[in-house]
Order: sequence, then structure tokens, then C-alpha cells
Amino acid sequence: MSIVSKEEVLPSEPSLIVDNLTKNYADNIVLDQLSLTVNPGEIHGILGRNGIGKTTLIECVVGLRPFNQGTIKVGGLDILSNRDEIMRQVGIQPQEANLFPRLSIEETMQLFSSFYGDPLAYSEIMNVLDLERIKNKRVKSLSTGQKQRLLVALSLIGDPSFIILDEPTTGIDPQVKQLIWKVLQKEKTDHNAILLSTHNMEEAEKICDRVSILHNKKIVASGTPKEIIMNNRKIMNDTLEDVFLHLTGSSLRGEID
Ligand SMILES: Nc1ncnc2c1ncn2[C@@H]1O[C@H](COP(=O)(O)OP(=O)(O)OP(=O)(O)O)[C@@H](O)[C@H]1O
Repeated sequence: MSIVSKEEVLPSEPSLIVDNLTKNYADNIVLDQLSLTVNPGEIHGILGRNGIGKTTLIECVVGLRPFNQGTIKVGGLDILSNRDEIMRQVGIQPQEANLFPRLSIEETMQLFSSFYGDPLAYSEIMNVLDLERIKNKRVKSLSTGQKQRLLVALSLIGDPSFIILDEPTTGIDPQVKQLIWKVLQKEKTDHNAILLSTHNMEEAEKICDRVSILHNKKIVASGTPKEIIMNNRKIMNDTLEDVFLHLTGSSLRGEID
């Protein structure tokens, strides 16, 4: 995050390389020979229907899930042999279940700061995400938008060069959504990379530089939102959502869960 100015060193390695990844849960193959690259200064969206494997992919990327085949490199380091070092560079949005309901926003920020050797000044992150004025509010009494802002704030505490967010704008109003987008775009201009799982097509079109659509265990389309639309549209005016429906099935019958 650019709140604290860093020496301007532009990274040359891709922030993430997933190569030929296969992941099974028992005999259920969820990801099959999947490859994906995310570069510094890029917001990369992962789109897919419920239960298709987006969270599984994220969990493999940060070493929380073993996988069956393939390699995953973060900042040039293999996740299997460098997890601790990688986790110092990665900011992952915590699950809501990992928060303590009785702690205030400020206490939660303090707690998560203590996990890092050289965290950012959390009061500045709270300011940017408009949390400072409600810093004494307990987690258990936060609205959805306040909680989402806190989860994004927590992902930034360690001054990560690679940020991973799982549906950060689900269920929030347009004002909060715009604020979170602004923060993410600022991260991007600081040459940080963002992997963003989302169901929000507007989000994918507006803030993602590239998007990968996950379906039937594979990435079925990848590129800029414009490229994906151009390469997969059926009629001239098709939007990303229309193309997503063409590629992943438009009926509930095909739903995964
Ligand atoms: N621990 C687990 N054990 C067995 N199967 C699992 C496990 N976790 C996930 N799955 C299965 O793997 C598939 C992918 O789940 P995953 O949570 O990765 O999907 P998702 O795309 O993140 O879904 P959503 O959009 O609903 O959050 C689903 O069929 C799910 O039931």
C-alpha cells in the first residue's frame, strides 16, 4: 500500500504462476490442469459459478490446501517449499470466521498487525477505508459493509505485494463498493498484484485488467474483459455477463451445488 512510501523497485517476476494445477477432493476432481499468471500491477478476476472451485484455487495458492499435480509460484518462489516467506509478501482477506466478535475494529487491527514483523500503520489503513470513526465498534455489531471494509483493511496490514480477495464487495452498497474499488486501484498503481474472486460482472468489467472464467474444472476463457466479450459474444451487444452465461450455462439445472 502506498500510504507509506516505499523505494520504487519494480518487480520483474510474475506475482503468481499457477502451472498445470490439478486438485481433487477424494475422487472429485475440482481443478484439472489449470494454468494462470498474475503480473505486478494487475487486478486479475476469477469468475465462476458457486461451487466451481474459486476458493479451492485460492487456498492452494496460499498453501492452505495440498494439491495433486502442478506447480504454484508466488513472486518466483515455490509454495510447497517457501510458504512462510511467501506469506510475508501476500495479503489474504481473512474469512469472517477468523474474526473475534467481541474485539473492536481497532483491537482487531492491532491483533492482525502483531502477526507481521513490519506492519503498516494501521490507523492510516483505517482512515483510507473509513473505519477510523467507528474504530471502537465491536466486530459482532458491524454491518456487512463495515465488516467487508475491515476484511479488506486486514489484508493490507502486512504491506503485501500480492493481495488475494475472495468476493470483497458481496452484499454491500454502491458507496462502499466504490471505496473498496478505489483502494484496490491504488494498490495496482503501486505495482501490487491482486487476485480477486468475484460474482460481480460490473466489478470484473470495471476494475479487472484481466479475467479468468472457471468452469467444469478448467479456465474456459481468459483475457481482458473486452477480449473475452469479443471472442465469445453471440450478438453485438453482449455484455460480460451474457458471455459468462454462454460459457458456463444459463440454467439452474447446470448448477454445481
Ligand atoms: N474440504 C472439502 N472437502 C471436500 N470437498 C470440498 C471441500 N471444499 C470444497 N469442496 C468441494 O469442492 C468444490 C469447489 O468448492 P469451492 O468452495 O472451492 O467453490 P467456490 O467456487 O469457491 O464456491 P462459492 O462461489 O460458492 O464460494 C465444491 O464442489 C465443494 O463442495
